Amino acid sequence: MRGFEVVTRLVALLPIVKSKIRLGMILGILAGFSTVIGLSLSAYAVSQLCEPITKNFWMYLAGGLAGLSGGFGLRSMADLTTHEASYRLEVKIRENIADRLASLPLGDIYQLGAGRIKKIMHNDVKGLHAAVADASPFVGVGFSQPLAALLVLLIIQWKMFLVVSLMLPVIGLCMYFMTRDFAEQQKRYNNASEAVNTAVIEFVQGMPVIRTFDGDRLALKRFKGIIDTFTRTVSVWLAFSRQSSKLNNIFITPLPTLLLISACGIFMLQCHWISFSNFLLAMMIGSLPVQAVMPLMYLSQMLSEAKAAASRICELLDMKPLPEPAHPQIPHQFDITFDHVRFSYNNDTRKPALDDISFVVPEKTVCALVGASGSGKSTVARLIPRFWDVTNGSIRLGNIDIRDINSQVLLQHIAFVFQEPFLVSGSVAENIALADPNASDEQIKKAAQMAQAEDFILNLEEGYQTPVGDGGNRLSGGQRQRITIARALLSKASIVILDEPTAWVDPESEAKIQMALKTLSQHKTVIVIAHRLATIMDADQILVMEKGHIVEGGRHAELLQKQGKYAEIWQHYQESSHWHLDKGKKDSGGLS
Ligand SMILES: Nc1ncnc2c1ncn2[C@@H]1O[C@H](COP(=O)(O)OP(=O)(O)OP(=O)(O)O)[C@@H](O)[C@H]1O
Repeated sequence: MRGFEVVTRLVALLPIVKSKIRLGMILGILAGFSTVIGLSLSAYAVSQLCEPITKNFWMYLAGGLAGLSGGFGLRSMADLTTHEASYRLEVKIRENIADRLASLPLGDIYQLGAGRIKKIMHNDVKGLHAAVADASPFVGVGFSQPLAALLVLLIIQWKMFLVVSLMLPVIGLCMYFMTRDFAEQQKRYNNASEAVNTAVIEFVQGMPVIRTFDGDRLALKRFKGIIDTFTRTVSVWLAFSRQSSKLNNIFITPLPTLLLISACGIFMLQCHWISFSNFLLAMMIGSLPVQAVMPLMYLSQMLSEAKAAASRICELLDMKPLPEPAHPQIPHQFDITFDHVRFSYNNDTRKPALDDISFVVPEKTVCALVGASGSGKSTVARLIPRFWDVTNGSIRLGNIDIRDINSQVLLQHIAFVFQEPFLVSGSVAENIALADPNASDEQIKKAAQMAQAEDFILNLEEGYQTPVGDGGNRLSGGQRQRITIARALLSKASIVILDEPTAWVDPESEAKIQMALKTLSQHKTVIVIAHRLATIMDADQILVMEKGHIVEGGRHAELLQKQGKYAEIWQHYQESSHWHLDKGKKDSGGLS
């Protein structure tokens, strides 16, 4: 993990925050000194009570009260200053993260995952709050107050200073034992708690699958195993904390110091080595160094958590944005050319996901990508909107290399329909209009008709104004998919990429989606990935992929005639689509 410079780097994002933190620290330190002076003068005021009240008493009392209220006021001001700075910084960091996310390759965002991005944006930014907002009061109580107490004792009564100093090595030793394994224990706890979080999400999300298939309860055992590890880690930490709290209860409380001061102080009083007022003074401020230990421990814990959070934020901010062209060009033609494209994930050139891929998709035609799982179909599709840049070769729109097109402009020309349709919680109309917020009701309706979606939309209780629910959960998979196709039709994009749009839908929806795709191809250049080959039989071009290569290309009939890889896949597809569970054998009928 990087050091504290990651925190200072984030603080430097907003210069005013740096000066406010500095001001907060100064106020915190002054608060510490003011409190000690107030306590010292109060001790003198109290000692005067044993004698007839003189002018001195009122002076000490006024000074004491002024010091104590000054300490309180300064601490409050320090708090206010640093909290305000902290909230400003949180906003600034979130803005920077949002800007960075907007400029990152889509593939990197996709790989980071929503959960991790949310954690950084929300929890880690909040985690920094401790370092910025809460550190300065702790610095006051943890450093300046004990330092001021020791200084006052040294100046006014060095014998009592020596007595209080006897406790310092004991405090040092206790702090050493209490913090010795803390970082390690906390790391173990964090790892175990992260594993539990992931396991809970996996377990809950996969509940239907687990209940259906997990007869041996392996998933449950695995889940319980992770919970057990977490419980063990917590027990070890608790045992560790118990030892620390024993030490804490014995030494890191004011009582032992006060006992020592009173024993030595009474002895010195009897020997007339110190005055009663100085004895009281030592009783009042002598235990402040020991009282500083707990705030210091909290401070160190807050700072180490803030360091870890800042590290994760900086890692995200340091991710390389998608390179933008120095002289961007505007595409006017929308045929897509892959020219000897090679691509490796994570720069792992030993295992390219795509190797020497070349093909052309003429404008307003449909190109289907088929092939076994892992053959590279999605990678081809994702390179077109620049989820990542190719490792070698080039991809062109018309004659323009896509790296020479501004990434925002490129994305305006491409509509992506994913396997998992993405809907926002709003109405059906709002979801279609995501592609063009200025679209009229007529345009939205036309897009829905072309996407074969209007029938079911009009059957919903509020028609186009029906809320789709969280993530579209009030609609079926096929309905959601048709809304995303309507969105693609409404968009001004000239290219539409569909990644298995019929993967999860019923036969009726599949037929409707097929018709929608036909309409789509009359208006746009379409690339479609399909496992259900019936949906792409009419494609202008079918490319067959295998292990990152294109092994065949042509129309459905041509490829069948070749009796090659496509014919083989087609054969498997036909066999599987005629398999009847109730008979347990293949049906001899035609295509379903
Ligand atoms: N984000 C990623 N990081 C690393 N490797 C990846 C990533 N995505 C895919 N791959 C690898 O790249 C290869 C091609 O994967 P791709 O997803 O393009 O195949 P596919 O033909 O679309 O598969 P499927 O039909 O199962 O979706 C595979 O070997 C896969 O393991």
